[in-house]
Amino acid sequence: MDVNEKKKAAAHAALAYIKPGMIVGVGTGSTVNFFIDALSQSRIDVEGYVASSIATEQRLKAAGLTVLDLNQTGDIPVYVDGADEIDPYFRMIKGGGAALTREKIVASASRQFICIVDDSKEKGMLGQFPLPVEVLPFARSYVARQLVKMGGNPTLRQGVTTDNGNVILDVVGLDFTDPVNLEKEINNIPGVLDNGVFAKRRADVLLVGGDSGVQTHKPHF
Ligand SMILES: O=C[C@H](O)[C@H](O)[C@H](O)COP(=O)(O)O
Repeated sequence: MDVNEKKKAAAHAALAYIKPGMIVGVGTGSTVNFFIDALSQSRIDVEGYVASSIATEQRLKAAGLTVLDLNQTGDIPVYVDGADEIDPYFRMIKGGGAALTREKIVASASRQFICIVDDSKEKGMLGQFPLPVEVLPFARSYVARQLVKMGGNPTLRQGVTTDNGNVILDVVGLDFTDPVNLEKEINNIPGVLDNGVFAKRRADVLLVGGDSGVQTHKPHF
């Protein structure tokens, strides 16, 4: 199976968690795009979808699916999204597509987070994928210096403005032995909107597409 077939298989498996009448949170990225395709084919009669990015909102609307405003929905029963890396404790790095802040908001407003990935995303420890940090343009240099003091090596993602009008610093070299604290520490730097460590709001169910089909993992910790 190639990587897209694995993503597609994981995305299709997530349909099992979508029930008629539900409100569904929808993440961002290539794996989620397969999930949107599967949703539009399935025609499950949900109440509507909350999008985690403008790209996802446009894709849902193009598929004829109803998009709801998070400010009108209250808590969401289920959120489906991909990840750039996921560890054995279901903590993730996200934001490869620059959508991390809205993703974290929708994920946090959701009762169940279903993470859909191909098997290349499973890691024993987070930190190989450069950590995306969303930063106000005004604070870019200051935040970069603080990240260097933490042991990181930040690079400005060229040509990218987030849905919130900000920039992304991609950071390598950080210490991921305590992801919960790392997430908090970076978010304490003035000028940081959010960062791509999802350790406080981690996934609840992990669906991994691999050569032998989709494996479902539930928390064992
Ligand atoms: O900002 C993007 C998101 O966090 C994505 O969920 C993540 O980058 C994974 O994307 P993909 O499914 O394309 O690998």
